[in-house]
Amino acid sequence: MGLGDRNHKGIRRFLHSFRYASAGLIDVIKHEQNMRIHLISGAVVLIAAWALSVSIERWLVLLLVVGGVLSLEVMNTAIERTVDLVTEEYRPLAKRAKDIAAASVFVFCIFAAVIGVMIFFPYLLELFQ
Ligand SMILES: Nc1ncnc2c1ncn2[C@@H]1O[C@H](COP(=O)(O)OP(=O)(O)OP(=O)(O)O)[C@@H](O)[C@H]1O
Repeated sequence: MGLGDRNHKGIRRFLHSFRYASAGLIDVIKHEQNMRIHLISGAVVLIAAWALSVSIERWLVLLLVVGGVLSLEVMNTAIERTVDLVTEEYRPLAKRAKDIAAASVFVFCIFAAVIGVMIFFPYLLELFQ
């Protein structure tokens, strides 16, 4: 919430939260190359799912995984900017905080890639047989 919005309640407060969250999302897309790479990869995965007519259960897993990667990248960026706010100097703790935040995206991406292979492999096998 903006500092002036803390006393607002109900639907107005909710709409303001939505506006600030959208501004945060646009900020990350504009300034973070990794976010744009994740967005394009996610779009490719979902287009492939549509083209191969994957089952509804697989759609659900794919949507969860793509959403998870994007959300973690947004959180990673928030941690990076918070660290930048605390210090602009080289600090070992700042390095650890940023590296660990980046690791959260990395770990999720590894599992996302494994899930992607498990979901698409049978469809691709069928396609090329
Ligand atoms: N203040 C700092 N002190 C020490 N190391 C830092 C500091 N700021 C950044 N680093 C190191 O540089 C790396 C990149 O940091 P940076 O803030 O440039 O993130 P980024 O390149 O924007 O990351 P991403 O590509 O995930 O958006 C960090 O992971 C960390 O290892």
